[in-house]
Amino acid sequence: MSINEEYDGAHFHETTFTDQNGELKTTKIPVVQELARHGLMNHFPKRFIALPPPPQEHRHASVVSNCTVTPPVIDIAKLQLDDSRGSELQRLAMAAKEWGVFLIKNHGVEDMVLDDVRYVVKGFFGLSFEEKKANVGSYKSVDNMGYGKNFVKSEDQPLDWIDRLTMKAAPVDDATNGLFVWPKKPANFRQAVEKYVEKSRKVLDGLLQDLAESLSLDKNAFLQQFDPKQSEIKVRVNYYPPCPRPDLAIGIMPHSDASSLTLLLEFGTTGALQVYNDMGNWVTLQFPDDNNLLVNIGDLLEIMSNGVLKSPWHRVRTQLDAERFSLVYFYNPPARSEIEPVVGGVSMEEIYKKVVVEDYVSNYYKISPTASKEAIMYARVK
Ligand SMILES: O=C(O)CCC(=O)C(=O)O
Ligand SMILES: [Fe+2]
Repeated sequence: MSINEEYDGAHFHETTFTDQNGELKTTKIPVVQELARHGLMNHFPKRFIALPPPPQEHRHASVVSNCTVTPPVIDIAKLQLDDSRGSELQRLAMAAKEWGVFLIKNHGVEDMVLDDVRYVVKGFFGLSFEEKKANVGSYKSVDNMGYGKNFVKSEDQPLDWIDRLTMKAAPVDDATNGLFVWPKKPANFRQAVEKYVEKSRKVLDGLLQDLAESLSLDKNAFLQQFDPKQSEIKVRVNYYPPCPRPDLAIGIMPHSDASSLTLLLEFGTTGALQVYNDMGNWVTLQFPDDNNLLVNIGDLLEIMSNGVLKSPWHRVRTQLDAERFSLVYFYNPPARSEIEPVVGGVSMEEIYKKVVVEDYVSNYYKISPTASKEAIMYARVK
């Protein structure tokens, strides 16, 4: 079979989308994990061939290098000690403003909590496709929830080399309660992920205060827009099987996150997540320690900070002989709340306007994927 012939796999995810003419369409997406099992070196399915164009504003960037770096590492323990807090806050401000992404260490989420999460996630992806389907339900009417969905908007767009599982972890009293999509196997999946969410949420709340302080704002400028009960947390597990053609396929196409903050735990291997820098280069991020967590600024925090913090444009590359997992956690203010850009500190001119969180997020999902950071224009002051 040549590279242009379609591999006729037997396992598919089904997804429904509204096409450009407003028509509801259903398409079948091959399950990447199953494709990878077939070793597709000589007949790589053409739906996974991605040639992502560079973002609009960097159209003219000529040389795209591929350098690997460790992003800034912020020591949460240092932020808690009087004599080191000041200098660590400065490092935090630099990391958040210039990178939009940084690692945290000494964050207080115990190794055992992280190990349990890794164990249940691997357990879930270790099930057969039939078992996975059988023990995860789906929100039929809610986009991007459940097992296996992607940002699919047409039948001819390049597909990401990924299988994913997305659940809602908060608010817990939400009518759907995440129950239909929390896998029932491994038995303690939900418990392990909820424990991680509970522990790391405290870290994110602290970071929201630290970030505000590091920008010379009132320490609660960001955190006060959240709510202990109604804030939204979406947890997404990404599985990237080894890919026979990393030169042709992409793990996740370029995007920024719609969230306020995103927290990422990666495992399996490192060196796949890439961010787009000011020079027009994709830079690959390496984690020096498995138990470091990565924080990235999302669009909503860019809006809340009135553009002082920037949500990074990022993507995931595929790897030839390594599988990789990430557990990503999107932290947002309550869905129906209106977030307000903070004007003051270093930003005096109004760049963004107030937006309702769920309006922002639904517009983001409606227009994504985009070739450049377009969704945030929704909140720009004209
Ligand atoms: O897997 C990763 O490293 C990144 C995942 C990601 O960007 C996302 O799920 O939005
Ligand atoms: Fe992302």
